[in-house]
Amino acid sequence: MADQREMKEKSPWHRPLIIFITVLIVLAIIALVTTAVVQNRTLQKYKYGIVLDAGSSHTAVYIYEWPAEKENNTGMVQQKHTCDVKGKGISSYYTSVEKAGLSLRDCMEEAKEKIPTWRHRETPVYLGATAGMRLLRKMNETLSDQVLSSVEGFLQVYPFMYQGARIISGQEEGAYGWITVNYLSDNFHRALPTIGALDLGGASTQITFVSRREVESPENSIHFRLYGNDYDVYTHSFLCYGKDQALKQALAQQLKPGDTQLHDPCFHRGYNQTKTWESVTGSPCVSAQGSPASPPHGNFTHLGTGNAALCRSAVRRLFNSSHCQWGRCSFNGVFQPPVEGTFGAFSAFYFVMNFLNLTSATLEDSKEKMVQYCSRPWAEVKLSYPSIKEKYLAEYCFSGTYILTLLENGYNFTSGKWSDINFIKKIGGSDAGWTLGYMLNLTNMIPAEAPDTPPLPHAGYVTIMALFSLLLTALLLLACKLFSRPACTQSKQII
Ligand SMILES: Nc1ncnc2c1ncn2[C@@H]1O[C@H](COP(=O)(O)OP(=O)(O)O)[C@@H](O)[C@H]1O
Ligand SMILES: [Ca+2]
Repeated sequence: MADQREMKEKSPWHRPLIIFITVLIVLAIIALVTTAVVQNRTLQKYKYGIVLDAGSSHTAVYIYEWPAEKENNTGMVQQKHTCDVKGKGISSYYTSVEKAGLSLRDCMEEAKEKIPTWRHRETPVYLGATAGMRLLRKMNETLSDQVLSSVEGFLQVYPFMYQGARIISGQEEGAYGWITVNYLSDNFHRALPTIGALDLGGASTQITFVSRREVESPENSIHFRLYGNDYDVYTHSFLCYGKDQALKQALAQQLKPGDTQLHDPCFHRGYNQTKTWESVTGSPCVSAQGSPASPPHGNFTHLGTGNAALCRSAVRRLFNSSHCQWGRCSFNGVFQPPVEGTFGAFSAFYFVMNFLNLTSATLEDSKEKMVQYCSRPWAEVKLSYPSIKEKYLAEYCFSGTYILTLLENGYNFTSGKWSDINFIKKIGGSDAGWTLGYMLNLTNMIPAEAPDTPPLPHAGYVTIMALFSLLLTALLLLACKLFSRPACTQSKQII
């Protein structure tokens, strides 16, 4: 006993050594945790992508961002910013094509400010043009090529990674919209049932959903393999059935040759506008359907009568159900299986139904509300909504009636299925639309097979490693204290 005390007193280095080792261990642990945290933080740097949606009525620039190291994880890409290009869609510049590119300047300058300069060179830019350009190409391919060259020349000057400007097909537009809404809802990654996509534009409209039934017409069928799951998707895009072109069709159908006045039930009583014949018959959607033998120039007076029932009858005539070579059709002889599952209805479906307060109404209530809304005098409507663009305001009676008819009589959403339609603008901060799906596809950000993911998230992994290091150290110290003392004592005794 006395020997041992003597030994302790005789080895003054014993305590400092333990203190030294303990300090070293603590420093090592701090270094370990700091490295892990710093490593994690640098990985949080974002990457960016730009998609220009060159629609028939206007162009919008979308900027997306995602954490650089999580490129192939689902749900990681988010909308950072959008910019609405001033003026009309690019197809309207066919008379002065050089202005099409220039129109994009303000929004592209904004993109330069929003994206960190050091990322510019690696940021892809895509421009996709939809139905307005499809129609221009139909009328005059040279002009549509010139408009595309104009926007291409303009975008190439920017410091971003230019990836092309093209007219996307109706199938692509439908399919990418479907990918967007399901990606944002995280349905692919979690192998959940998918939601269908309904997109209403100015010049075309798309319906896309997974059907358990066979898709009889090959042009309406797309197959995807995403995250290890197979999806057989039905899609169709109706050119000329966007709400602006549908309105032109409806006007053309009501105009008789030589008419100077049109009494229109789809516009409010008191509405009175002089319009050119050309604004109606100049559209390929009208000429293709056999335009009225009209004076090619000249005007007519568009007068509203505000009658929802008559408006509905006029709109119904736009949907032809007389022929179908398939098991079942939506309209105009286009194959469509019965609608299945829930749907997200976005773009103009949302704008119009949201304005009319019909996003959560039943089909019957919606029809009833349209009767009341269309019967309101134009002067009163204008007074009630002074801040809304007059063109939109004048057309909501027609647009609402058109949407109800398209969904009920066109696609066959019955009263019972009406609640399966969700009118949406955004999902988790990102707009529903084809642009996100387009970028995800072109950058290969949705893999066909589910990537092998580590069982723990990175932060969990770091925490567990740090905790176990601490535990291990504590155990080592304890073991040293318990078992190494006699050995130490013995060795001292030998000396
Ligand atoms: N606030 C709004 N109210 C009503 N309609 C709107 C509103 N904002 C946009 N729209 C309409 O949405 C449609 C968008 O179509 P767009 O994407 O330009 O055409 P497409 O997809 O056929 O190429 C246009 O008809 C436009 O007028
Ligand atoms: Ca669109």
